[in-house]
Amino acid sequence: MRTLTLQAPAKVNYRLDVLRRRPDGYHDLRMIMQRFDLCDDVRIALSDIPGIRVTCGSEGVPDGPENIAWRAADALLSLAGRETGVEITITKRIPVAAGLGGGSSDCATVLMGLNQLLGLGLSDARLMEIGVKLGADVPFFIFGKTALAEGIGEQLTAIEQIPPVWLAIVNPNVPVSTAWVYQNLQLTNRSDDFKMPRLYSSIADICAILGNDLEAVTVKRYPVISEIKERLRSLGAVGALMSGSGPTVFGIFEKEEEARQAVADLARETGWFAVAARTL
Ligand SMILES: C[C@](O)(CO)[C@H](O)COP(=O)(O)OP(=O)(O)OC[C@H]1O[C@@H](n2ccc(N)nc2=O)[C@H](O)[C@@H]1O
Ligand SMILES: Nc1ncnc2c1ncn2[C@@H]1O[C@H](COP(=O)(O)OP(=O)(O)OP(=O)(O)O)[C@@H](O)[C@H]1O
Repeated sequence: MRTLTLQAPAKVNYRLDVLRRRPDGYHDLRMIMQRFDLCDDVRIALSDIPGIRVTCGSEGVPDGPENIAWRAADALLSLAGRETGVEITITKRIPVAAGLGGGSSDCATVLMGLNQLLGLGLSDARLMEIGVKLGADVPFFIFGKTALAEGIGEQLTAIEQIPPVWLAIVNPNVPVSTAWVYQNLQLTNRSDDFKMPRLYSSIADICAILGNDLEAVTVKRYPVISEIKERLRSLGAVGALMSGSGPTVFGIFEKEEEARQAVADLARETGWFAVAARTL
């Protein structure tokens, strides 16, 4: 049995502008997306027994065809016209329905891993085309670099220069539905021609662009998000923002010790999920 075990990282959105609602119900966006080293483990094994089996065993994550990793395997096998058996085992570390792209990253990892295991030779561009049909964040995880993401998130431009930072990742243990957040968004007029910077020389340059149009929607329902931001700042974060559709908040720290101390203090005092992480 041929197997591959890969790490599927999480992401934060340093910036998320919603430009307009599209006729298909999706939204055109302008985002700066950054991966960091909190990862799920994804084990993919080829088997002689036909069918796709996904085992996760994590609360709130389905095991069968509802799992986005199952749909990734199904899409690739159908395209390749193969009936090989595939066993996928996911060890979740990324909080679920959290705004950190965990499911999308698992999905991207299965597309890339199966492409390799089956020797299909599909390009990243082709995998991204398949991926965007499964989830708008999936192409970013195949792209594999800090990116300016436009369209619904699938038009990606590499940000070649950006300093690594320490993050404190804090989740108040409430799941938030991405669809619900977009549905409840009051659109404001955002200029199309604003050019997001492509070069970031310092942490101050990153902090200068922090912003998320979805934050107000999720904060209204979960005011605890504002409390987390305030606490992170008082613990030394130079910037703090909700990621994606939330409710996870990330704080940006200049020093590793400060990030680790902040998460230790918050976890002890609140019972929230809190980890220190390094951007990739
Ligand atoms: C919030 C973000 O995570 C930011 O990176 C993404 O925009 C969401 O990406 P995702 O979870 O991969 O999104 P999908 O699974 O494709 O869609 C979930 C829900 O969000 C809405 N959605 C998503 C992306 C987008 N550009 N516009 C949308 O309106 C869709 O209508 C859908 O109801
Ligand atoms: N492999 C998976 N990992 C996590 N959630 C999954 C997975 N497969 C399906 N799901 C379902 O997807 C939903 C949320 O997925 P996910 O955790 O990726 O959301 P998210 O962190 O808000 O992502 P995003 O930032 O892309 O919106 C949950 O309802 C969950 O049951």
